[in-house]
Amino acid sequence: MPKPSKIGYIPTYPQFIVDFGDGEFSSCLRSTRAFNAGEYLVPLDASRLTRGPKAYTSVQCGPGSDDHIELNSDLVYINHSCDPNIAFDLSSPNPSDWHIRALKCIQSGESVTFFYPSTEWDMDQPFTCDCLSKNCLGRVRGAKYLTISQLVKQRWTNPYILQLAAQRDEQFSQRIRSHL
Ligand SMILES: C[S@@+](CC[C@H](N)C(=O)[O-])C[C@H]1O[C@@H](n2cnc3c(N)ncnc32)[C@H](O)[C@@H]1O
Repeated sequence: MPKPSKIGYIPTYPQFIVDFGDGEFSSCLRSTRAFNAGEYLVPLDASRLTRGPKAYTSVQCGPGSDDHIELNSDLVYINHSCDPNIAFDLSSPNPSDWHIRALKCIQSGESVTFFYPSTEWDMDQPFTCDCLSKNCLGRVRGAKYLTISQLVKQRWTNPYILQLAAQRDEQFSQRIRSHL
């Protein structure tokens, strides 16, 4: 399913609305109600999800190169922030437990954002972040290009991403040791 478009738009979920921008990639998803920190916003309705190749619209759901899903809903309009207000929690081995959770209080009308490297190892379409947060990364390319300390500083990073970062660092250490 392509991204929902402005023409004939019908929201997928009552708790969100797409704010369509004029330019390419300038849209965002806004909350239509307030949420408390820790509250579940929406389950990732496993019946909507489809497996597919890595794309700027896909979300990584595991450590493998084939572990990418399309959301097939308004959720595709969720932008990245280096100081995000939601988490995509795909940590359960059971996809029906995957969900979106508030990381802090969210006001009605606020744009919902997650930290893309919390799900993405090596992104299909890197970009320069415009979140303007104090700790903005600048270029967003995926967790592969971040240190473990940058990842654990976030309120949420999926365990398969931390596992990939740990493996990367271990391989690097082994290479160094082999030269000693
Ligand atoms: C899945 S789309 C998110 C929705 C997108 N804004 C749109 O209008 O289609 C991901 C793309 O949105 C843009 N994007 C998301 N978060 C951004 C951010 N913090 N700064 C700049 N561009 C961002 C990038 O072009 C990125 O590849």
